[in-house]
Amino acid sequence: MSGADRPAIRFRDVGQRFPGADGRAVTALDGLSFDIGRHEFVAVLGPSGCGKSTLLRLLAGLIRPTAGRVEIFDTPVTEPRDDIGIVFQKPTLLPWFDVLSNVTFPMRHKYGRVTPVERERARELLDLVGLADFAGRRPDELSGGMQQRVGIARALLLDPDILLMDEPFSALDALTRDEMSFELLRIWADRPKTVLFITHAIPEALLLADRVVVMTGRPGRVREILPVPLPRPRTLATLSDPAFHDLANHIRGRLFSRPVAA
Ligand SMILES: Nc1ncnc2c1ncn2[C@@H]1O[C@H](COP(=O)(O)OP(=O)(O)OP(=O)(O)O)[C@@H](O)[C@H]1O
Repeated sequence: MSGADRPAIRFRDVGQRFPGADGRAVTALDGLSFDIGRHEFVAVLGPSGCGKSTLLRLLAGLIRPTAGRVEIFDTPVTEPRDDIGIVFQKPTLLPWFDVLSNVTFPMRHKYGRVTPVERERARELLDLVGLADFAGRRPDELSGGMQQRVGIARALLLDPDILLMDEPFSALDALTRDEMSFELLRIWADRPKTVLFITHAIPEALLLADRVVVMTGRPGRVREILPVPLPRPRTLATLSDPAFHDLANHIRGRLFSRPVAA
């Protein structure tokens, strides 16, 4: 592999054990290996408790693996990095700041101030996520979907190469969730990023991703890595593509360990 196409993210034989409350260790991840290419969109699907969030925290440098290696551009992850943006399930906006100040918050937090150039950049990002007219509003004046858009703009502020998304749309109603998926695809086409997207939803994973990593139950291991050969740009028509349904059924079969009555 040449330098240009070396993976952006590399998990090699990663294991993660946590001390349990009763003194017995919990193995969250075991022998997990896969790579993510630069500007690739990878979704991770798996049953509850299989270690998806742990995977994301390892990449974010919030914890260190107890076995194996986690690397970004060939460098082991040892601490949080500026070239990673994170979007969580809840947007965690600061209620006393307006929308613009929430987007610039990473700068204020890191450097203690926000320059006019950065403020302008935040305005551009608000425009990108469709909130140009809401810069002066408080978070509680926004719908859930709008708040999550603010979270996405904030994650993009430092122009990270890598975007980590931990079930970012799961708290939204079904319609808003679909709308946000298409929004994310539009933003990703405009600002290509390497994306690791954690979800419980098979259709969401297939609509968004280049590849889907299907995990086993705890301890989390890679059950299968499935390429998603559906053409881009993905549209509403993608959802009714027979190939989309075949892929969804295939993943369902992988996730359900016991047969389900037809
Ligand atoms: N800091 C911790 N200390 C102890 N155990 C932990 C810790 N963090 C995670 N775990 C355990 O590791 C396992 C994996 O947790 P994790 O949150 O990564 O799973 P998940 O796949 O994201 O779950 P969900 O889909 O329900 O959000 C769980 O059994 C969890 O209880």
